Amino acid sequence: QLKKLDLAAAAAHTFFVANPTHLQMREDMAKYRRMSGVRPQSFRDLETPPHWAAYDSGLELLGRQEAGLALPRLEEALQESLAQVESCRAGCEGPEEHQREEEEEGAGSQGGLYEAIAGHWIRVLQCRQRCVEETATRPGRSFPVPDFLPSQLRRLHEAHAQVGNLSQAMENALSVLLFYPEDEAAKDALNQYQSQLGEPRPGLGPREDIQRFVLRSLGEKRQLYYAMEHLGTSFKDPDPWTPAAFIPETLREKLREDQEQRPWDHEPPQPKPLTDWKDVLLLEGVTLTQDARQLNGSERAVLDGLLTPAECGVLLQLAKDAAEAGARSGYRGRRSPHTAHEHFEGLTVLKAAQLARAGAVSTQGAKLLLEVSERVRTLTQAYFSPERPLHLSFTHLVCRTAIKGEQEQRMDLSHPVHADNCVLDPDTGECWREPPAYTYRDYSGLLYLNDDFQGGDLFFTEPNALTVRAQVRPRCGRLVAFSSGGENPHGVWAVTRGRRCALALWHTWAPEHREQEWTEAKELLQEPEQEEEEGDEEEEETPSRDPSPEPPGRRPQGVQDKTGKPPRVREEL
Ligand SMILES: O=C(O)CCC(=O)C(=O)O
Ligand SMILES: [Fe+2]
Repeated sequence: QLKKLDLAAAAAHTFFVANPTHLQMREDMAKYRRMSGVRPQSFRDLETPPHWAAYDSGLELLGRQEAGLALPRLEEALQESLAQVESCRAGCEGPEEHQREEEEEGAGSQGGLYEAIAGHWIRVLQCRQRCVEETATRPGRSFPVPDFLPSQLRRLHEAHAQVGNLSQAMENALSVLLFYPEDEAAKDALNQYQSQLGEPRPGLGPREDIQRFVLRSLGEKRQLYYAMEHLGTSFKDPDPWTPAAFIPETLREKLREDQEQRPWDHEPPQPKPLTDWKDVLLLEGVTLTQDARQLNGSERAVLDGLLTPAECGVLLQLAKDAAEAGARSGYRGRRSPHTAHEHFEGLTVLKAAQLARAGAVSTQGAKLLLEVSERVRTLTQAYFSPERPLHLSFTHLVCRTAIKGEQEQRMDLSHPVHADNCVLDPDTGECWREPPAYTYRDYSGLLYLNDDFQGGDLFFTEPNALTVRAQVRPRCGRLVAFSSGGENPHGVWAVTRGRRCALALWHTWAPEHREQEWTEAKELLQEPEQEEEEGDEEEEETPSRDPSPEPPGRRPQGVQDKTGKPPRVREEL
């Protein structure tokens, strides 16, 4: 009963605690709102483009069955989207960067004036065509919402029909047909609206703004495909609705293949793995302790034997030395972002490599961290994704330490229940794969380093975040691996005595989210140590030589990696 209570309290805070910056922002906003003289209209969101703000609130209202209220927002979203496309297009005609011109093959790269003009025009058209994609991509996202404009029109005609605006419903349905003349759903809806309306209304046609948009876009596509066929230029059509007749026969086959390639999903699948996961485990000297069935779920596993006790010792020492290096520069550990009753120290691979270069931790430890993370990746891929490569997207050595004298009557968790790649809503059991969640995470791994602490077991719950379905006791060399979605809500019981250290690793199928810092750290550790060795003693205590894990604002100036860039601070949790 008590555990359930803990979980309920913790679940309520999951969202905010998992997003500390968000929380900070909210607190600041609340403070400003209370200040005298500040009025609600003083707040303006300068970050979210207006079409997204309108789109999101329109969808939200639709979700609440408020079609009447949603309509003005949906209409605004469409108009703002079109305006956004226009302003993007206007930017396509500016002066060209010289370098770009040289890089581009095909028309314009050689030859005379006509070729140069053609080349320039083609680049303008290519750029204009990309504007829809740009508009359809949320800030911070890598991929556009597919078919952004037609899908807005579909929502519009349905919402208009719901509130009885049949003419407007028809205009919007007819506009969908401009993109997809054969769209059965739109045709059916149109027939239905027509019969409800009674006699035909003369002059009822698709929306003018959409008509203009489609005609212009088709004109551009025609030219771009022509150039592709006859001048050898490239064109990646961003739209799925381009009529087949526009695409020259000779290019169709190739384009169909390209269209199917969603960059996110389609790394070429590896040839059938040569070794079965069982062989990989055997090779690594690892045993499968619990599979998904034994853990009461899907896509979860407990593997043992990934580390020797000596290796655990080296990694624990690494965490300790790194924390002490931080403490020496005036940074004395901080409270966990998840609970006020524990300290929390996190070490990234790059930070470990930098500390090793600075002589604050052992190079052996930093190297082992890299090696072990690769070991986990190999095993996770072999076990869960043998035909599709997994990449590490983030590696974090995390220790949680119980704060003495603050453990009585503790009601909270060391880590509230959450899923790793989506925002869990315990009320509905749904998990929203959208920011602020790290949506590109596909598999999670926790490699434990010790068991000499009290509490701190990992547990999996049902999507309600309350009912515990499985528990795992950490121990040296034990890996818990699982898919990062809503099927695996998990949390950590309070650590009530001692210090619990684990290597948390997240894997992704998306190559563009591969952990860059891993490679940087590897390079840093491979370089022969030169200047770093001189004068270590006298400079050890000066802040400028101690790349310690402070919060960003307190980072000492002058700590740079070998490329001369200041090290980045990663705070993914
Ligand atoms: O340390 C653990 O066992 C779990 C941590 C976790 O779930 C996370 O960092 O997302
Ligand atoms: Fe997690």
